[in-house]
Order: sequence, then C-alpha cells, then structure tokens
Amino acid sequence: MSSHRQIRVFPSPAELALSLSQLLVHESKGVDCFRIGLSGGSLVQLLSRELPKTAGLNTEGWKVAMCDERLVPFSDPESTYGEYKRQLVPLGLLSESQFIVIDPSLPVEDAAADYEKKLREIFPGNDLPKFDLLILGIGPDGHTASLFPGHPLLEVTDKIVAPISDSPKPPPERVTLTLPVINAAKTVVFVATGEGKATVLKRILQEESDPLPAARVSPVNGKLLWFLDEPAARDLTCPVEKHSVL
Ligand SMILES: O=C(O)[C@H](O)[C@@H](O)[C@H](O)[C@H](O)COP(=O)(O)O
Repeated sequence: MSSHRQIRVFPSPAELALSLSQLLVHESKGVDCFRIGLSGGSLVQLLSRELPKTAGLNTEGWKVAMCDERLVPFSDPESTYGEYKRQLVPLGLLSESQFIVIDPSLPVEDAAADYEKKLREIFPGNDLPKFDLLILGIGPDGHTASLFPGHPLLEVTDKIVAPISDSPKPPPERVTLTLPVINAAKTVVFVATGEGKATVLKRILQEESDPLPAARVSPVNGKLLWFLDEPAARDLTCPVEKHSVL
C-alpha cells in the first residue's frame, strides 16, 4: 500500500470539483506542455461543468490523452473522447487537436499499437512516458481505466498501452494504459463520488491482501491523491483529510 497517498474528503461533489480544478491550475502552472490523462464515466461531466469557471487555468499547452477508451465510433455515447468532444470541447477551453485519441476504425490490437505510437510522439525519448497528471475513476468492482479484477492485463509489464477484447464492463473492446505507465506518472488522482463506491473504497484503501486493480496504483516517484465525497468515504476508518472549499 502506498505510503505517500493522501485521501481528501469533500462535503459535496461540487466542492470536490472545485478543489480538483484548483489542483489542475497548480500542477499545470508554468509547464509548457502539460500531459494529462483523463478517464470517462462521471468525470466528463464533472470536468465540463467545473473547468470553464476555473480562474487562472491556462490549458493552451495541454495535451490530453485518455487513460482508457472504448473501441466504438466517437459518435457513440459510449465513446469517452466522444463525450469530451460533445461536452467539454464546445466550451472553448480545449480544442480537438489537443486530444490524443484512438482510431476506433482499427481492430483492437492495431488500435492499441496506433494509440501507443501517438502517445510516444508526445513523450519523445522516454521509454516509459511520465504523465504530468492522470485522473482515474473506479468501478464498483475495483477496476480502474480498463484494468479489471483478475484480468491478465494487470500483469503486463512490457507495454504502455494494451488492447482488451473481453472487458466485463461493456463495450468489450477497449484500449487502456497499463499499470507501469500509470505508476510512472508524476501525480495520479482518483475521483470517486456517491455511496455506491463506499464498499469498494474500503476494500481498495484498507485491505492489503489480494489488491484490486485500483489498489495496485502506486506511483513510483509520484503523488497519489484520492478525491472523495462524504458518501463515498462513508465506510473508511483510515486517516483522511476533511476539506471544505466553499
Ligand atoms: O470506461 C470506463 O468504464 C471508465 O474509464 C472507467 O474506468 C470509469 O472511470 C469508472 O468505471 C468510474 O466511472 P464512474 O465515474 O462513472 O462511476
């Protein structure tokens, strides 16, 4: 279990979102090319609501990758990039050209290879890309990105991107960052809200044996932050920091 993790608990998702956006301002300040990886699910709406009203956020030099992506056309509501394109891009903060995206027309193996190539272009000369920041979600089964409990992809050490064609959460075909690249990031932030996450969070954050995928995220030289709201943190008995920003 990570010794450098911080668990921050907010009274509401709105306060969590505000604090997350302040973290983004802080972490990206003065970085010419800020390389960030985003997840899908509820995070898309949270960021799309919050980022446009964030004072001092300069997203000009940002490169935005997806921590995982579903192999469906961007026009499909299941497409994570498609959702960012529909919800965040029209607000004017980030342009489509700043996103590093999969080619959903390719077979899943080729889509993973193509995505890896595109990622390597924004990390020239690095064997193991070091994202400035990754924002991850968790599923009720403890998955994060498209790394699912008990799946062989959890053991991949020789790739930064992997295809998956048997995802237990639909759609079955996806492309995901692997644990080595996630754990090479400078900062990893997990975001989880709502009481539906309470039980799995207790397992992830307080049980050391047989760790779930999200519990295997522990940046080697980076920071690990958990941003939770009170319902999600309900069952935790480990030390947490209570934050209120409104
Ligand atoms: O494709 C996916 O399923 C997501 O990338 C996934 O990893 C997501 O982040 C979690 O399932 C949390 O989703 P919610 O925030 O919607 O609960």
